[in-house]
Amino acid sequence: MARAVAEVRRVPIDDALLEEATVALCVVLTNAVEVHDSEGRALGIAVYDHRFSWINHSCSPNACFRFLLSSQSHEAPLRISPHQGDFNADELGYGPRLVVRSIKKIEKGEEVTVAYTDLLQPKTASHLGQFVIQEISAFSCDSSSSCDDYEFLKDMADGRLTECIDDVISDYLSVGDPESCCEKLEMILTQGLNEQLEGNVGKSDAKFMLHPLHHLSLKAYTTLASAYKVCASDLLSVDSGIDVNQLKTFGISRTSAAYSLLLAGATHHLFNSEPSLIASVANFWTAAGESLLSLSRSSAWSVFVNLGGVPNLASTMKFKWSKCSLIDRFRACMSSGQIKSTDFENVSNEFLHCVSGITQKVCGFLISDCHFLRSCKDPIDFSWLMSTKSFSSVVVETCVKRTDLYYTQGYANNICEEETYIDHAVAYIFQLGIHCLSYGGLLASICYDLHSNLVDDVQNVLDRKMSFVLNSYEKS
Ligand SMILES: C[S@@+](CC[C@H](N)C(=O)[O-])C[C@H]1O[C@@H](n2cnc3c(N)ncnc32)[C@H](O)[C@@H]1O
Repeated sequence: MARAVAEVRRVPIDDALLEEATVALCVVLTNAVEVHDSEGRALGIAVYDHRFSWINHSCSPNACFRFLLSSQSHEAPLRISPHQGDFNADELGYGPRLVVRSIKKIEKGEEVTVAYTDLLQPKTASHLGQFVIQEISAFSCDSSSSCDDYEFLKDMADGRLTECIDDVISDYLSVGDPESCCEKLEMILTQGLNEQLEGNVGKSDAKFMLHPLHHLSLKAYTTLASAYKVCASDLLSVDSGIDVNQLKTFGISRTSAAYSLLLAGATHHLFNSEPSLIASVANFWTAAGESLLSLSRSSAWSVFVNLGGVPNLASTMKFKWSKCSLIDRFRACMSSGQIKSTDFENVSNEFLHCVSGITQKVCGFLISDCHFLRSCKDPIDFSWLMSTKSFSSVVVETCVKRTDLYYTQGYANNICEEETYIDHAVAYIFQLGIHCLSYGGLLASICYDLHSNLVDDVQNVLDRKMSFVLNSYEKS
């Protein structure tokens, strides 16, 4: 290959040079790593010295890595740099530094491993927990089908569902119609595979549904959260002055926030069995927090009660914000960037307990516009999946509470009472957002270290939000 490249480029090449080029090519083929910026965009490939390039892959790694792009190296194009002993590419100005962080306790002498691929993808995720990410539920499985045939049909259904979801997503990315994308994905999530499959023993009536924690479901939630967000901003840009449009935009934004929360909750459930999902979970909790906080700031709240002013978040905070000590603990850990594994387990359990409580109060309100979300009993606590053999049997009424009736139907009635409900909903959504964001920040500080953009961003938002809450306390 090295000779072919030299010939194409018409570079004279002798044996010594050829050998050097061959070694370089082999090193690139075996040891190159794709470089990403903090938003996950691929920038190119690089080869680091043996301290990184000898690290093997594991589907359940004990370390993760990320790239530190200084502003200087961000602007400089990536280029081939000569290997000069123990060099640090960033110091030479040739590209990003690489940081490897442990994400599990590593015993002395134990091999350090990282994941080369996205752990939420099916090929690497088969080891995940009790509710395997590859599980597909069959509704009325044809009793005449043999076990082998059932497995065969399930694989076929998996393939077809993968194709369908990938087609919808690539259509959305090329044509850019978020509304149709949401409609199609939700149809797949609620109705599963709507076609007859042919097995070894003839046609089957088995109906295949995606398990809510299947990797394709997670992919669908990710796309739905972002496509609904795009729908909302498209609608707002048309005419944000009209109340009807504001309400519609608000409805779409809360569905987007609910999908972000479901994505974080679902991935967290898998994270409980596989700690190496920490980086994905950090990003998902942070995104859910941002989405909820932006919902709590929406100007459309005022339209609900037609009072001409935004709900009084500051005064409701006084009784709703029972100064959760968890947030302070998260922030302390985030500033030190270190936490013992037992402490981590404790704060994680407390976090789940706390957000489950808040979610219960506001979940009905968040999911009321979306049929699929209403069929998921709880976006945070997936224990309902354990007690339900097939999630299809879950009744779709779920946690739709009194508040939904007000919000979705007669919001013109009973203004006084409603005003209080709305004040409460804003406060709960705000609290939920703060919890998700700070926990996401804590996870990011563990896997990305203190000085990552994500941790900085979370800390900046929290500083602003917390000073707002404290000011509200003082004023009220
Ligand atoms: C970045 S290198 C890792 C170090 C490499 N094992 C060595 O001795 O130089 C990547 C290559 O190592 C091998 N490798 C790393 N992890 C592996 C794994 N879990 N199973 C099989 N091969 C692996 C693959 O050949 C891969 O292309």
